[in-house]
Amino acid sequence: MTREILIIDDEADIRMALSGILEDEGYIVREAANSQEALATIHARRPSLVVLDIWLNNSELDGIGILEAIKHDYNDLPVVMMSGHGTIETAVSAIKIGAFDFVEKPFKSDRLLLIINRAIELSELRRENERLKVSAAVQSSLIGNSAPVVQLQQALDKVAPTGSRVLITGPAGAGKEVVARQLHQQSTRSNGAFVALNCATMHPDRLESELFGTESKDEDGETSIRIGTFEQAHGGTLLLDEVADMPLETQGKIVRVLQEQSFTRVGGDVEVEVDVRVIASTNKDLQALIAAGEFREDLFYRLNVVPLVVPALVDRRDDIPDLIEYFMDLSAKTNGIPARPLAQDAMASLQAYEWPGNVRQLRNVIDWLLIMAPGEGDEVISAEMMPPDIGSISPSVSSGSAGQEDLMSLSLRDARELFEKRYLEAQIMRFGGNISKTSTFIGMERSALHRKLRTLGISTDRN
Ligand SMILES: Nc1ncnc2c1ncn2[C@@H]1O[C@H](COP(=O)(O)OP(=O)(O)OP(=O)(O)O)[C@@H](O)[C@H]1O
Repeated sequence: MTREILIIDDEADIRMALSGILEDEGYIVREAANSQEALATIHARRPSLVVLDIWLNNSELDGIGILEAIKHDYNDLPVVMMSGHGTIETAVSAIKIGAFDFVEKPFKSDRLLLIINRAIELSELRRENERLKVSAAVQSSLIGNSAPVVQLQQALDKVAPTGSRVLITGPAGAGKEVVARQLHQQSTRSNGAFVALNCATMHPDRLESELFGTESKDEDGETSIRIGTFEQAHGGTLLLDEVADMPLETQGKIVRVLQEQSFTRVGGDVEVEVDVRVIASTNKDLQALIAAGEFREDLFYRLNVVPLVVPALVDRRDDIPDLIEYFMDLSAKTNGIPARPLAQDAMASLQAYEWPGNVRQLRNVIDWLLIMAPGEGDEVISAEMMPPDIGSISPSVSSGSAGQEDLMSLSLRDARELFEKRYLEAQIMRFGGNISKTSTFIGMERSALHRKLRTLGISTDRN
């Protein structure tokens, strides 16, 4: 990642000398001679560090004033102060306001470089630490070895380092955000931030200020700035989650940002340049929305440079045991209780279930089982303990009274009837008593299922 340093000094000679030293170190250098230029450059460029002279001629604000403005709007931006006539008091007050360090002119370039490198390293470590705290709660590697997941991982490995835009599609809860995070982590931007914005949960009126930030002036004419997700993701990756829910007008603005890599904050007029990899995700059919006039075609083609499809959990049932093990350990650690093993029949029910809410639902069910299933310690969880909407799909095992031995002692007709009874009872329980869902799943007309239930004497009243 290239780092930019802004030198603020009214003496052109000093700026030039310093620029040379810093450029030799591999930094990109920008210069400002007064507070107006300095603050405009900071707003537009978001440098990694500022070197700031305390005494400035022809400047609205002196160095301390600029330092205060920087700490107000960009608290984590490190500032190294310099002065030709430094006094202990000014140095102390600069440090109190939040300057990283203070050097006196004339300075030795080695010492200044040491301070600058240390300041940048420390601020990057701090940011990394914040990011790790945030992402610790979120899984960022794909669990599963099924063919669809292996294929997805291979595509991901190829596209991640390219920096190309990616459109991730797949049903809700299937793991689109996990894929986006992994794209970021496997990219050359992994030291930068990963920022996700859910376009569906955000009120349309607030979406643009969230994306682009805001700029407003108070009564004294002081500008106050709130940066948006594009700026937060500068040098990193921005995930536009549920992008289909973005209003058309905002879509137009995103097209422009993708073209120019710059924008203005809401209420502002400074053009802010950013270097952001944009990834989008949706569970909707964007082509259909384009046909309906609800999604801009030009945005679709800009986002859909590389499409990645995350499969539904039912299309990769083989991964369910691995996911269960992973979520069981995670939930046990989070809740501070021992993980519990699953009996074979419990595993079979979970593997046979339809998972309309995909991996997210599976994760919730494992949390629920660990906390709510009867029994204690590391006692085995059996199929009867499943939540009602999942139920047992293995009636011969779970019902006990209709085990294989029982069936073997019956005539074919009675065995079939007993099996049908247990099977239907278990399926109805699995779908929470919902006859329509049960009939769809077992492939039987609703009216025929009702007749069958009457014949078998099965009550659908769950109370
Ligand atoms: N392959 C996976 N490995 C580990 N955890 C996963 C995997 N896929 C999904 N998860 C977990 O499942 C949950 C849902 O995943 P995620 O938020 O990525 O889904 P999504 O497709 O983005 O959902 P939505 O469309 O609702 O935004 C998260 O808790 C995530 O950690």
